[in-house]
Amino acid sequence: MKRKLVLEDGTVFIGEAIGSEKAVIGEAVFNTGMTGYQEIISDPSYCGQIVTLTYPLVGNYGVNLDDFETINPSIGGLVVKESCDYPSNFRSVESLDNYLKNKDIPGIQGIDTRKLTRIIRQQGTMKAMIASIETTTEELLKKMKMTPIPQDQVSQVSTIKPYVVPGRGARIVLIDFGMKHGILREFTKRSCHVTVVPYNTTAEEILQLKPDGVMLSNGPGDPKDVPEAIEAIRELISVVPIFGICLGHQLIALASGGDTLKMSFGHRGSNHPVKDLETDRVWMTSQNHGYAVSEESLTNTDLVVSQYALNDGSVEGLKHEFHPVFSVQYHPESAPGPQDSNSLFDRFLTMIDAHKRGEYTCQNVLTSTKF
Ligand SMILES: NC(=O)CC[C@H](N)C(=O)O
Repeated sequence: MKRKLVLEDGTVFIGEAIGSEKAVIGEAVFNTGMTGYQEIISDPSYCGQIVTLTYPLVGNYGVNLDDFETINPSIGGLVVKESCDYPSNFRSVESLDNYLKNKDIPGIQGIDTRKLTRIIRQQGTMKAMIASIETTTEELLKKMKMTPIPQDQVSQVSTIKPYVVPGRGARIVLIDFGMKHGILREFTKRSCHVTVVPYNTTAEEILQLKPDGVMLSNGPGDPKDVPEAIEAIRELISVVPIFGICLGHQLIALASGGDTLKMSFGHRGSNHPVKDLETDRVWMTSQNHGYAVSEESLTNTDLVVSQYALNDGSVEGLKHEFHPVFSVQYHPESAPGPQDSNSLFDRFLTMIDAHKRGEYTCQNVLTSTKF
């Protein structure tokens, strides 16, 4: 069955249908990873977005039971060059097309994803629609114009109730803004006692759980759309050790008086080089973000930039000057992607330990420079 992808600027791509038959409007973004489509499709940070995978063959190792980042994916739609109908892998339980159909996610294949990516890179991310070929482009453009990008994505993907994953180690409260399960896996691997709480849990409710540390997860949308979380983080910063990933990192900046801005086409892929100024090392990182912390906005805050993206010099890591609080814009849980930065979870637990013993001293020894 033929289907089309229409961009806000009027560009039309005709392709073949995959997945669900429903039409969808969302922000068109691209991910350059060569593998990891299952983790990408199930990453809640993509909530409502139409994701193009630049690698030309997708679905060749099928969909397995282990690699989901959440059980109910919230991605808007999927665009690929070629979707493989006959996957081959010992872990595979179904094809990509089947999975998309079961989860009611529409997709399109057989279009020039390289051309699409070039358009997004040149003009920035924009709205797009995947729809039936029967509907006229004029009609779809009108519909797109009238449909705003929702601002409540975090509440759509966060847990509704708190839940506990017991352990004997450090007590972590994990605020779920659309958490990738990889983050939870990293803490359970380290025997932590994790309480996952909804995005709008207050600082007081969090402190009642007597956390040794608070983890701020990744999540979809604009960080400014979750003011209740910014408020809670502001209250927690001087009280308890905090580690933020992606949306969590942006929220720490906003809670500290800094600012965030929308990037032109963002960073989405599995090989983004980041320089860590503390160790003077370059890490390859897994990324998925459309917003970034503004470096200039940090001047009058207690935050310092600890890491930079080497491709465009944007802020990738922050450290608090006085409190045990730090964050990264990328994904150290690396699902999918390289594991160079996985030790950040250990760094957090070491920080928690020192704080517990009353021995935490600020270690902002940034030995290196930006480039
Ligand atoms: N992965 C994330 O947490 C993404 C954060 C935010 N939604 C952004 O796009 O920048």
